[in-house]
Amino acid sequence: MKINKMPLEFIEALPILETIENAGYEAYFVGGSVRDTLLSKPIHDVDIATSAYPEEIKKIFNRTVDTGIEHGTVMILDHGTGYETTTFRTESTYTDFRRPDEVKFVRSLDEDLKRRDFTVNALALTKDGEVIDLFGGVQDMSAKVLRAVGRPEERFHEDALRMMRAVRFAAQLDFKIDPDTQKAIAENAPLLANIAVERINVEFSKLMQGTSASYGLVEMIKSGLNRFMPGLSSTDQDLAAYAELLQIAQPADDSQAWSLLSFELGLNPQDTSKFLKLWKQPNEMIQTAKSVITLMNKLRLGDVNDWDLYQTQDAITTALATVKISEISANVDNLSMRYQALPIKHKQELAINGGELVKSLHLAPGPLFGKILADLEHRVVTGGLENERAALLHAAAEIVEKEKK
Ligand SMILES: Nc1ccn([C@@H]2O[C@H](COP(=O)(O)OP(=O)(O)OP(=O)(O)O)[C@@H](O)[C@H]2O)c(=O)n1
Ligand SMILES: [Mg+2]
Repeated sequence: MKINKMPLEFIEALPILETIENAGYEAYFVGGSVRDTLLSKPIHDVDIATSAYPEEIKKIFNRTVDTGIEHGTVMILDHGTGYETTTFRTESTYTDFRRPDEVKFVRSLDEDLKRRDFTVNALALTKDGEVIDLFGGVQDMSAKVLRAVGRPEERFHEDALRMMRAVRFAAQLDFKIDPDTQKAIAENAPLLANIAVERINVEFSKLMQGTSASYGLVEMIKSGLNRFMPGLSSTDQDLAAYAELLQIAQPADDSQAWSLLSFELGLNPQDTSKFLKLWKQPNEMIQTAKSVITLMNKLRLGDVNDWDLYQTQDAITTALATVKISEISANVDNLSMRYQALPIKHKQELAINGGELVKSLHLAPGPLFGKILADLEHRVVTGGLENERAALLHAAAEIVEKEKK
């Protein structure tokens, strides 16, 4: 099979393949970029596989970076782009289910493709656009089947993360998982316990945002993978409810995905924080999710007031987007308009600040300061007071008087 129209990303990288070949070695485009080209999807990183050893690559090209030399990966820098170039390799024994005990470089493309995870990921592309397909990847692609290369259990023993990759790719590509592959995932699910949570996180996040997220999630539950994922070991029912929602719409980013997951698990803001910490989520996302959950839990019980919307602060966009795809039947457009109409969005937008209290009311800084400003903030947001300097100073003076009594 031949590709008639090479994407620009490949055309730009052709000189690299040619240079390696002119030096007497083989070189191919491999991995996700070949798969995505055949699926007419945009490609991100162009990966190259070669028979040249890392030291040989470094002799051929002036500008290289050792990005993963122990795995045989060298990055070739060319016209501002970096190309990960990996020597053909076979991976011998795996005692820890995530890394080969040793990486063996080989000179044969076949050996290299044999140890890749799925047939659609085991395709290689020559500089002339010829597709090398040793395991029926092209056919699986047209049948929309995700199938492990060779014996599935061997692939999953080599790297247990591949089981998560299977449900992730199925969700992203709208593929069905082949029955033998499915069976091997169910049988080997406990191996996921050997995998770092950060790596599982990447796959799970992509799964939740896939066009077929619902299918991927159902497969994940059916095979029992979630039993070996932080905080999800006995949440099948909640996850199934989440999967049902995902049939209709999918989260557009990680914050939405994890906020909605936390909501479906019925977590309060504090438990959301604990849950997301287990998953090593960035602090910023944890703060956002807590605000989202606070608002959603209120909306679940009924309407929210302007103060609730205000308190959501910068998490409001994520919150409203998440509400929209949740089972909460709130009028999101209306909530959004109400938020937009708030007199202020942040404390800093109050027409006076602490300095002003010192200057105009001759107050000494102290605990009363915070109390005054918080009171003014609340009254401005809820519409009881205009955000205007004189009005605020007047109200502040009243509070001071009241405190004196
Ligand atoms: N656990 C893994 C990870 C990767 N690969 C191989 O390495 C290639 C590149 O890996 P990666 O970039 O992680 O995945 P992609 O298939 O490129 O998918 P994505 O579009 O998400 O990058 C894969 O296509 C596959 O051939 C593998 O066999 N086993
Ligand atoms: Mg990739």
